[in-house]
Amino acid sequence: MVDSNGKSRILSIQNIIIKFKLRGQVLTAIRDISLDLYKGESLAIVGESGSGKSVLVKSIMGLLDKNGFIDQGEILYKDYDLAKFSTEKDWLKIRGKEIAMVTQDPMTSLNPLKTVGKQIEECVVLHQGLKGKSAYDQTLKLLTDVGIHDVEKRYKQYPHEFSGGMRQRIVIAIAIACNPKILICDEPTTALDVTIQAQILQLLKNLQEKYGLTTIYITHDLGVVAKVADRIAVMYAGEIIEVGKTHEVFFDGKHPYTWALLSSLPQLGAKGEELYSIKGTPPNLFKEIKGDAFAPRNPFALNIDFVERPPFFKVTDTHFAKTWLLHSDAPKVEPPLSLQEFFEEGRRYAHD
Ligand SMILES: Nc1ncnc2c1ncn2[C@@H]1O[C@H](COP(=O)(O)OP(=O)(O)OP(=O)(O)O)[C@@H](O)[C@H]1O
Repeated sequence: MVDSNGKSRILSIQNIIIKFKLRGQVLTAIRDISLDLYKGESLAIVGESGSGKSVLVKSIMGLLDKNGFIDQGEILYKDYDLAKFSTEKDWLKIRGKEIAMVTQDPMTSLNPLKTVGKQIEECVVLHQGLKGKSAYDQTLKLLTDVGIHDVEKRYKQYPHEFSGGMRQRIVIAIAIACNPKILICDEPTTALDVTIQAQILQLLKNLQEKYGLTTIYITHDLGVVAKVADRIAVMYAGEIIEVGKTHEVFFDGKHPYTWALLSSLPQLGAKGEELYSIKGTPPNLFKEIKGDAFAPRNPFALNIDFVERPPFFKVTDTHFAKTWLLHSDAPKVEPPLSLQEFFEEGRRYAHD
């Protein structure tokens, strides 16, 4: 799949709606999302808790909870429409092998009763078709690739003999051992302390290049995004409300929700000015949402925001935002002052 920019699409999500049945009611968690993922890129999906980040990526891997279902839309990968997959047999063609995931808590992905070496080697045997000494050697290589020393000794150890950061490295080695094309990292460093976080992010970045992976990061931490992502998609209440290259969203964000998220960056807090914080709560997903879901919390909301859902407005060929503020008839609204300075600094930095 090649799009009009000449870039090769590895995955294309089109008009996806995902719902959950809960106590006789229906909740809409994903409200009409379309998103393309390009080969070799690193895309970060950001948004506050409950915005639908996990549900969206779980739908790509066939991991939705039993009460969840794809109501509408397509998820195109190779010759498949993943939205139509209904059996585990279908998903076994994709999960791990084509699309793998690294989650926040490595312990849930590791078997405590098996040595880490055996766990990696099983994937090497299954997915890379290697056996005996070649499988063992490949396992040692993977352990080295994820930054583990003394690999022959470490091969024979159990998950509890590793620290949190080291366990995350093992989980990453298992994911890579399956030779996936897409690696989804769901808050991969949230449970780790700051120094280890930085090391794991750097490792993921190195592995992306070395293995030609396409990666999706899910995070609520914009600091993480800036370090690893080529592009950012911002989610709010089950929708993508802004998407663009990292510097476009970071230093020229257009949606007031993006402004609010950026305002929580520590760099802005350091200025000691009053910040534009997000007041109120996200909408009730059991109810139909009219207009822009962020409108009730948006100090810049226009009348139309309460009535009609904004479409994506084009900012550049790669940057789009769903806010009526970008309509040609909208009044000119500037981002909060502290953000304007931040944007200015960012643009200067980008030009240097
Ligand atoms: N099995 C389920 N049954 C009912 N509702 C669900 C289920 N799983 C998720 N949801 C709802 O879907 C919405 C999106 O949840 P999701 O976990 O994707 O958010 P998130 O952005 O990943 O948040 P977090 O950062 O906290 O993981 C939430 O309102 C959540 O309550």
